[in-house]
Amino acid sequence: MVCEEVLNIIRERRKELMEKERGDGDLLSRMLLVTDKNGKFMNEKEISNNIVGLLVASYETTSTAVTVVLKYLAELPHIYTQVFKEQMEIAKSKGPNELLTWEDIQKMKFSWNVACEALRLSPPAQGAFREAITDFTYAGFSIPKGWKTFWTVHTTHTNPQYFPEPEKFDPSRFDGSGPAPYTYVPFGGGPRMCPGKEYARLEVLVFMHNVVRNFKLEKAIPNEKIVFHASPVPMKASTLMTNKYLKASLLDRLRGVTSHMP
Ligand code: HEM
Repeated sequence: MVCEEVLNIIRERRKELMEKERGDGDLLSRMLLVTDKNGKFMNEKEISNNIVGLLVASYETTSTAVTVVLKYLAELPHIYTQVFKEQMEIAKSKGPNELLTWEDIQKMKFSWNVACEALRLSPPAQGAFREAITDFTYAGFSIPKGWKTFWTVHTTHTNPQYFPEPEKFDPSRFDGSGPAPYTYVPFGGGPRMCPGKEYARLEVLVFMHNVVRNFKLEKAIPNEKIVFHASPVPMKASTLMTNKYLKASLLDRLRGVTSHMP
């Protein structure tokens, strides 16, 4: 159904481009107009696969990221207070309806450390496949050239050699230059590293800014377990329904009433 809908959008856009009703300023238009070195265009199916791939890669990962950030903010009031302080300093420097700027985002250092620590302990993506390009031995196992291997995020993030007391929530791990290369990999690493990382950072920080400025957080289900359905999700709620997870838990700062996420 999604693929069918995407194909309809692609056909519509192709028509608009041919009739010059639209510029080539967005990704879909670029995909329709770009050619390979032999001048061949991508067909509809290839474009549709790319768009669906992008939706899958970007949607639930980011929604999980904001869910786990909120979980830790609700569980750790001392962390919430520091994030609140940082975000209020930024908010106070702005006019009533003035939007956040790129410079404001760069000031959100502690908030991003908190998000990074949340992504360390509850990474939205569990890993990815790589093909061995040479024979090698790892931890006593011989891996022949050509084998597919799966690198895992969570075990990498809880290696005590790089993250002392790995279960402790400690945003200061990301101070200065942060963890050693390839020890912290929520967005992967190397040439296939997540291309949406900076966009995701922006989304998470803008979300944190708007939530902590307006609401205090309380968990609706205090001991709710996190289960892994590809991404970590609160057992009785869903990453796609953050409002349910936080039901009755956002205490409106200004009016002092309990509220729901929009
Ligand atoms: C917190 C949010 C996100 C997390 C944790 C995340 C994580 C990841 C990880 C672990 C990979 C595999 C990287 C590797 O193999 O080394 C990946 C790939 C990818 N991500 Fe993300 N991602 C996030 C958000 C996004 C967003 C917002 C977009 C697009 C706007 C996106 C687009 C992609 C794409 C297209 C790939 C495949 C790249 C390739 O194979 O060359 N991701 N992501």
